[in-house]
Amino acid sequence: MAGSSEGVGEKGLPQILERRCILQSEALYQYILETSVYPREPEVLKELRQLTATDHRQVPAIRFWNAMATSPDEMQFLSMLLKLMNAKKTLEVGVYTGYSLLATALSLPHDGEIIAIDINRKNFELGLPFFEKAGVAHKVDFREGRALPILDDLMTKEEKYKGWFDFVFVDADKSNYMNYHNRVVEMVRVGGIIGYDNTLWNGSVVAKAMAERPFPYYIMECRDAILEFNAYLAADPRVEICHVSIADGLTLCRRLN
Ligand SMILES: C[S@@+](CC[C@H](N)C(=O)[O-])C[C@H]1O[C@@H](n2cnc3c(N)ncnc32)[C@H](O)[C@@H]1O
Repeated sequence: MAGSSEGVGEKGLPQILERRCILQSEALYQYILETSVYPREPEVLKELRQLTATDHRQVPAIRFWNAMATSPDEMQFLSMLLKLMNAKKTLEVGVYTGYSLLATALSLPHDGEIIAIDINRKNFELGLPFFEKAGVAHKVDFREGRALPILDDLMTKEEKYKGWFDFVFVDADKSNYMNYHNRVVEMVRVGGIIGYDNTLWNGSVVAKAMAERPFPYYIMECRDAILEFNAYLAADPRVEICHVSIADGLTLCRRLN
């Protein structure tokens, strides 16, 4: 697929797919991963990545695709950010098998709390043994279902969640990013951070004409939503933003008031 590198060639791991922005050369991306990311990646995260790279399509209703998981370099960056912030309470929208969730859980203190939302519990359950092995499963409150109604419930029925989270990570359906933003911006505390993954969307954000768009349909399908979302964030007075060109693009929003 566009924006992925196949066969990173890391010793002891199968050939994998990682998601990176097409603007970054494959050689440079591999250099970063092999030199600075993999040697420091906790063993349990490596194991979860290995599981996710395995083709489990014979299992009904579960399709595995490692490019879905958040990139290891991005999670290395976010893990450091979480520790710098002394984050304790986080929210994640889009769990899959839990690579970003496990990296987050490992970065929070023992009494850290994460509400994690995904439409698919089966994928989360495949990754769950790695949370148990790492002794961090108790931090995760998994909620299965479509994220929008769950967020609405958290905002209304469970009012305590207004301004409650230190950090929110959004990595689910891109066409809803704007809807997610207008909810989670109320749920993160003032000074807290929201991270939106894939905001460079495989580099498609800079493909101007159809002729310059050698992207598969699932990329093109959400390209306009990502463009609209990026422009919206750039003008949103509620947050300070930082668009980081790591992996497939990560936009950090710090709530201002
Ligand atoms: C890119 S994957 C998340 C990857 C994850 N952050 C990781 O590091 O492995 C996107 C996830 O969003 C979930 N998802 C898609 N639409 C959703 C929705 N409307 N509500 C909740 N989850 C959704 C999918 O089931 C999928 O697991």
